[in-house]
Amino acid sequence: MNTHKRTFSQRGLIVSCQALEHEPLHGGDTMRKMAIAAQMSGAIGIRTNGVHDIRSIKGAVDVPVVGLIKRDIPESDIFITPTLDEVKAILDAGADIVALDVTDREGRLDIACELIAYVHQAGAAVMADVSTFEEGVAAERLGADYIGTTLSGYTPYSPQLEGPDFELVRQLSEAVNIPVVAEGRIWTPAEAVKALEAGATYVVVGSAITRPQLITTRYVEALRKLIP
Ligand SMILES: CC(=O)N[C@H](C=O)[C@@H](O)[C@H](O)[C@H](O)COP(=O)(O)O
Repeated sequence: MNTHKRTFSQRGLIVSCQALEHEPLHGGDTMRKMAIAAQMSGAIGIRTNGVHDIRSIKGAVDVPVVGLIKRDIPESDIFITPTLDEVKAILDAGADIVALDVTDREGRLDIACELIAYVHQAGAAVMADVSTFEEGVAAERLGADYIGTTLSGYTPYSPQLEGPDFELVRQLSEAVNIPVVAEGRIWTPAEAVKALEAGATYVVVGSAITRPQLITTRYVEALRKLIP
């Protein structure tokens, strides 16, 4: 296990480098190269999914790596690092920070409490992915080190916004004493700036940088307005 866990050196951009199995960039060293490019251009951290990419990216960059494992569990809506098995695998792969679902559903807050304690005893930090203000406050109480707005719009009871949830970033930044990470649907540099202005300490950008199929779709759809 990596015993030299890193923390972010300054405020700034974290690039999420993720390609799931059904995505064209999945596999090989593609995410590793994405992460190298991100670090080269000033990213202060990388967020990535799965043992293969966590390990490979840890070997290629100096900035802290936030690791998660997405796994679908039957009859559950929790998919970001759902159980202790994933936590152990993420730590074993060398992540500095473990991202996990800290939403208030399916008794998750009790489970999250145990997972947070496990990560801490292993010497790593926790990024709590939440969907509402109340969940963010609960995450701080449970001992999380960072709160990410990652899941706003991805639970049925959070606002279903097309763009980033700046209001959640603002509310949490005013209320909690741990860093707030703005994450989810940030597509432009102007939106990233707005997230920092709303109080975020860090901004995660994923799809807008590392999912070419989604970037292409946005261009094609924009052009379609003129080319029916
Ligand atoms: C909801 C969910 O599954 N979010 C995942 C969390 O790790 C990723 O698929 C996102 O790409 C990441 O949150 C960054 O967001 P965006 O790609 O919108 O910049």
